Amino acid sequence: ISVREEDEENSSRGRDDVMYVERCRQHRWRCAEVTFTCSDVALCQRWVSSIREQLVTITSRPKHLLVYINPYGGKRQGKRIYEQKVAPLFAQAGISTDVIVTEYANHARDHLRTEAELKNFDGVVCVGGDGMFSEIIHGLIWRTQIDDGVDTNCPDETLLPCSLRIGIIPAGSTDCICFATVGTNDPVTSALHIIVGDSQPIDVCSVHHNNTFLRYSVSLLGYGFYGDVLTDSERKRWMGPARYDFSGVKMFLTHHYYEGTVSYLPARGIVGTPRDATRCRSGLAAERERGQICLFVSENDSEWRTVRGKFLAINAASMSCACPRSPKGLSPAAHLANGTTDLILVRKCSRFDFLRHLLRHTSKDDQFDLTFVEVHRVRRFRFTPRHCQSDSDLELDLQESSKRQIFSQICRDHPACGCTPTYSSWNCDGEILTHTAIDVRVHCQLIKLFARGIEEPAVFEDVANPCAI
Ligand SMILES: CCCCCCCCCCCCC/C=C/[C@@H](O)[C@H](COP(=O)(O)O)NC(C)=O
Ligand SMILES: Nc1ncnc2c1ncn2[C@@H]1O[C@H](COP(=O)(O)OP(=O)(O)O)[C@@H](O)[C@H]1O
Ligand SMILES: [Ca+2]
Repeated sequence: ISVREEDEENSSRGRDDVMYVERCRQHRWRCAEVTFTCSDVALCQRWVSSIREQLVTITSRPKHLLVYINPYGGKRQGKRIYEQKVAPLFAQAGISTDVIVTEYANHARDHLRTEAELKNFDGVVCVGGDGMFSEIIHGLIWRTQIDDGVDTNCPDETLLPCSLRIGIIPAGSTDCICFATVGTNDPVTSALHIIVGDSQPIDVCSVHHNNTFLRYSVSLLGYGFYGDVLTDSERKRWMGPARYDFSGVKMFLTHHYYEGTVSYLPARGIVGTPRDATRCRSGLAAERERGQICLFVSENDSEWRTVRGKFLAINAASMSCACPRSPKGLSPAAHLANGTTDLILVRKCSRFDFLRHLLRHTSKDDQFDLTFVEVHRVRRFRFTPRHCQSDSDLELDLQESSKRQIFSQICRDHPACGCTPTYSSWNCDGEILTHTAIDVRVHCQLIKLFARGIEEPAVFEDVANPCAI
């Protein structure tokens, strides 16, 4: 991390402290220190300057960072976490920072979009939860495309990757994006990954409705159960992170299902399947795998597949979505940067069966090994909810969905027609989407994080002296 020369008063001995990263249990990193002393002061100074010279040559390390703090997310501790745990480490590593504490929702997004002098920085740091991270990527992606004249309303446009890396200091409620890319939700570990200049590319889904851009997503796009949990929990923000448990139990008991049509383009190439036992892990194998992806040939309409039915949940997991509540995640074998998302369809079933599925998010059992659950690795998908129209009208495709929106509005206004249109909402990385009919496309490795993916336990579990935490 850094080296510091210590003055030993009244002593002819030289002394310097070297700060370094020590791996601890459960993917946590800590800053450790070792002191070198030497009777030859000049030699000691040479050690210091030599270590400094070596540190300077590591060009992947950031020197200037733009930091956004959400003081409102999670337990409202974002500012304290940054000031007490992260800022001192950045200072020690010689990193300069511009810090912005947001004053309202979308402050960070709009600042990145229009004001920030991005050329002055080597990276952006996000202190907050998944919602705050979402603001950062929306600002950065938008800025990158606008600088290049890309039409973001067109779902088929190839988006330009963002050059600035993003670091996440977890200070939200679920912090799934941090957990699934670092392996733990710990501010110090995240700060150290930033300091050593790690880099992890991440796929980003674009979400459109009728050729209009809605949002980007990197973790979960969930309709039905997770959409309803989010909508219900936003009204209970005063509870803090516990609101998700409360709404989770409530929505489980409510047991709403939703009718609709899902169509998808299956992934091709060397991308594995959602049910293989592989995990997205950092290291050589992962590097090799990264080289082989994103080589998909152009889409062929005949490959689209369609599934129609009644669903308790439709989840697209672009990464594992692991978090402390679900340490393996919604799709344990999902990859961070292979240009695909894992589409999980949970059909209408009994409460008991749905509970079995949900509980498998928290256990070792295969959550997809149930008759009412199917999972597909896809590069694109669409969803259209069923509205109160005759069955033949259900064949409508996306182009006609605006017409259907009008029909559904009529039905909502006139419940006497006998139908009970039930819509859920999409949970898009923890933010609620306003449209139900959506067109989702995965953009391979559009952004980069200051992270390295999850390391294999073998790398550090045999460390002789795991630090006490
Ligand atoms: C009735 C028993 C239920 C047990 C199910 C346990 C599974 C929990 C799986 C959590 C899913 C994680 C997906 C992450 C989503 C986040 O982006 C989002 C927002 O995170 P944020 O609050 O902004 O950090 N959080 C939620 C709960 O929707
Ligand atoms: N200063 C602020 N005041 C109010 N809301 C904010 C502020 N800054 C960001 N937000 C919004 O707060 C919401 C929740 O933030 P997030 O970081 O996701 O925390 P949590 O994990 O608790 O949901 C996001 O929608 C984000 O856009
Ligand atoms: Ca949130």
